[in-house]
Amino acid sequence: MQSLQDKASEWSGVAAADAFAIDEVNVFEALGGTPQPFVDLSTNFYTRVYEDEEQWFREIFSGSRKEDAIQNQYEFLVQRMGGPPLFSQRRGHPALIGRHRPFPVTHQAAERWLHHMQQALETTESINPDTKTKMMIFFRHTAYFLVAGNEMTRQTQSVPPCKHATSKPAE
Ligand code: HEM
Repeated sequence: MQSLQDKASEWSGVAAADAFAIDEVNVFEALGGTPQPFVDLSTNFYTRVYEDEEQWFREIFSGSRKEDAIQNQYEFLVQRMGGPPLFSQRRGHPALIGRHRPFPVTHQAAERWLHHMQQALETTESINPDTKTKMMIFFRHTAYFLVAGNEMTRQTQSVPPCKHATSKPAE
């Protein structure tokens, strides 16, 4: 059976080794060792998401306040890219597939997410071009990893119940 990583690579067009080139240097330190560049990126990203002209995409985020979404994302990015574990200290294990389970993380949603992230990166001056490229490759692979995870959890949900589930409890 194809693993989620394999599906992520096939759908994103990004080999896992290229996605994880992000771990070859400590990005957090390389960007100055403060959360600021990640705050800038997440603010740029979510400002675009919450103002998206595509209502179907905007609505995916309608259950969260923009400020909270920014904080969740920048804390995750700081932690994932070599900084202190801000996300886990406040929210626990990242478990991104589980956390995205309530949302329709489709191929179309991944492309829209990546579109906004690409634009957000382009307008974030506190991140250098080489790091932007590495981040985008990592994001592309991760977005499709989440699509694969979302399909998997939905398949699990749609498995018909076993016949015993419908039988009346013994009296
Ligand atoms: C593929 C398309 C994606 C969609 C549609 C999507 C959607 C969402 C939504 C609706 C939320 C809730 C907002 C909040 O309250 O924080 C969320 C949270 C989050 N997403 Fe995504 N996301 C996608 C991709 C990604 C990717 C690629 C990453 C990481 C690189 C990511 C990381 C996160 C994190 C860290 C949170 C916060 C989780 C929490 O604190 O509970 N997402 N996402």
